[in-house]
Amino acid sequence: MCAVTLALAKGRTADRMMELLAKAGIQFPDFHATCRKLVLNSEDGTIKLLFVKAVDVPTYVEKGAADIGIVGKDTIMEEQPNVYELLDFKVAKCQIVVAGFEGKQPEKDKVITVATKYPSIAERFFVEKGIRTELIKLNGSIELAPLIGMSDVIVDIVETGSTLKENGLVILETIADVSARLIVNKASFATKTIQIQQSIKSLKGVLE
Ligand SMILES: Nc1ncnc2c1ncn2[C@@H]1O[C@H](COP(=O)(O)OP(=O)(O)OP(=O)(O)O)[C@@H](O)[C@H]1O
Ligand SMILES: O=P(O)(O)OC[C@H]1O[C@H](OP(=O)(O)OP(=O)(O)O)[C@H](O)[C@@H]1O
Repeated sequence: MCAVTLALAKGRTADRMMELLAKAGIQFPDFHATCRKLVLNSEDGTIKLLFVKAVDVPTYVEKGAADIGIVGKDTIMEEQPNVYELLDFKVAKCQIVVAGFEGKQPEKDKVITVATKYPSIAERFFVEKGIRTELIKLNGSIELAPLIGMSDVIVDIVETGSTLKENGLVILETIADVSARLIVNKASFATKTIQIQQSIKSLKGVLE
């Protein structure tokens, strides 16, 4: 039986998931802490793991380059891929929030500037609230934007809250809870049903 190809988001998601997979008995013999390999095969030959940048996981899965993927809910919400989302691993937990200066809540009567790595999530959130925005797409150090007057608020990830606190910012609103999720290519789900069901069954083992 051919292996199921799994695209795993590098970084925090992979750090948490590799521990979980090992605990569930899904072993990748070539994996080690400083591993730079981008393709790894599971010991039993059922899973071929691809390490890819988080933001690219939805593309790999939607296009069928990977049958399944593991990536944060934030990336799924931002990219909105046409895939099935079938499992919540409940790790790599954080929240997407609107943050800014205490008491400076976004108001309906003026255009607010929003700095974010997540322009699509931010746009949908503020449109629904009837608040007009100017979006500024940044790729990191998002908390800097309000500090230097580049934006009124930010839409970003909060985990421990340390980055906000150390920069004098607070959560103004919570948009969504985030954790690592399993996504599945729709065609693969139909054509490789047995292999994919088997992989999901072993992956479910990490939740128990
Ligand atoms: N404190 C956190 N900050 C950012 N992401 C977090 C945090 N905690 C959990 N996550 C999850 O981890 C994912 C990003 O992990 P990480 O920042 O290691 O990846 P990255 O490849 O460096 O991402 P990027 O290239 O966008 O910075 C997020 O998409 C989110 O689902
Ligand atoms: O609530 P905390 O535990 O402080 O975590 C949240 C911070 O972590 C992430 O940044 P990251 O470390 O990925 O760096 P970046 O700014 O370069 O994206 C995120 O964008 C916040 O800045």
